[in-house]
Amino acid sequence: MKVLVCGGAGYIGSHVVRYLNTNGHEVVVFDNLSTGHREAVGMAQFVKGDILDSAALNELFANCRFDAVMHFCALSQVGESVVEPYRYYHNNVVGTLNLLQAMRAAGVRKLVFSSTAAVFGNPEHDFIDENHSTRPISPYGASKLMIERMLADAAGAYGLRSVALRYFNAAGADPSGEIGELHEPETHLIPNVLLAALGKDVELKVFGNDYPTRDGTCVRDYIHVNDLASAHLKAMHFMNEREGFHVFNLGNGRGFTVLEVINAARYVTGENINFKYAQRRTGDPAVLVASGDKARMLMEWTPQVTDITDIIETAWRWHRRIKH
Ligand SMILES: NC(=O)c1ccc[n+]([C@@H]2O[C@H](COP(=O)([O-])OP(=O)(O)OC[C@H]3O[C@@H](n4cnc5c(N)ncnc54)[C@H](O)[C@@H]3O)[C@@H](O)[C@H]2O)c1
Ligand SMILES: O=c1ccn([C@@H]2O[C@H](COP(=O)(O)OP(=O)(O)O[C@H]3O[C@H](CO)[C@H](O)[C@H](O)[C@H]3O)[C@@H](O)[C@H]2O)c(=O)[nH]1
Repeated sequence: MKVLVCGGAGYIGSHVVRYLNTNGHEVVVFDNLSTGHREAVGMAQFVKGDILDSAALNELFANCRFDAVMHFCALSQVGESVVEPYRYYHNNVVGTLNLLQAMRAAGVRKLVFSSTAAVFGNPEHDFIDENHSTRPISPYGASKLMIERMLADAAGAYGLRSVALRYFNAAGADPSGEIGELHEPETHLIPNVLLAALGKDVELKVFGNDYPTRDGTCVRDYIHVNDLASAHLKAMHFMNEREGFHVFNLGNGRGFTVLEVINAARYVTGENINFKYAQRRTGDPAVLVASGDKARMLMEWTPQVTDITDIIETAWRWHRRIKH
């Protein structure tokens, strides 16, 4: 298949591009490089552009006939979205609407969309399934939920087939060590822990140790980025069989506390990673763990790298390489 990957120069998108190429699909990446990196795209065809630019999108679809689109473009920092909500709604919601309109004009009717566990807000129970209520507590989460609603409406009105994959915490890197997570500034836990292990100028902070969890720190469900990549291909196959709009939660179904992540990183790196406790970070729920039953049953998707040590080991290979 010929697949347009919007946001394919970013962390998750670049791993999906690599996975699609390895599985024999032809890929074109469209990305404005606002947070992504040209080098991460590898040998895939690259077009620099912005989904806010409808003319550029229309030109892209006029030049290439795509079988499907995968859409990773977003601003995605929860805290920043609270301070700059208009910027988030503009980039994420308006940008996606442009993309959907360009797809419709070109007659492209399949989309895989990067959604997030942030659509749930404060969870009502563990093992969050797809029927859990959606009450996002940040503009970032709200922007993703608005897009899900647009996709549901587009299914009814225009026959768009789409799958929203609600990732929990994407983590790890390709085992080759050639691509990985590189954000500036970095806000995510595992890269920050590894930067501290490398002795970079990072003072590792643990945000809150008074949560109602086994050691007082937040519990998250870390899902390996290549397992997310395989889910995207499964979603594409799923859409060949099914009409309409579908959502899937993607996680391991296992939660690790922040301290457990730091201890696993100490084991992997052999470094004594120092940290200090800081205030809770606004908008952080205590526990976020997915129920992956629906994705397992309907897409036959099973994550392969589920141990936190194995996940961190792949990220460590990448971080050690970029240090040099
Ligand atoms: N990283 C996670 O743990 C996580 C969890 C849940 C959901 N998500 C979602 O997954 C997607 C990818 O996340 P990521 O961590 O790889 O982020 P990322 O910032 O590394 O990748 C996003 C990519 O989109 C590009 N982009 C952004 N706005 C654009 C625009 N207007 N036009 C063209 N390109 C644009 C960026 O340059 C970047 O390459 C995002 O939609 C994010 O919301 C990520
Ligand atoms: O330096 C750090 C960074 C993070 N944390 C803690 O580690 C946990 C994980 O934080 P991340 O920033 O790595 O990930 P989030 O759970 O905040 O966010 C991820 O999951 C969200 C869904 O809830 C969104 O989708 C978001 O885009 C995605 O990055 C949180 O308890 C956070 O407070 C620290 O203690 N110190």
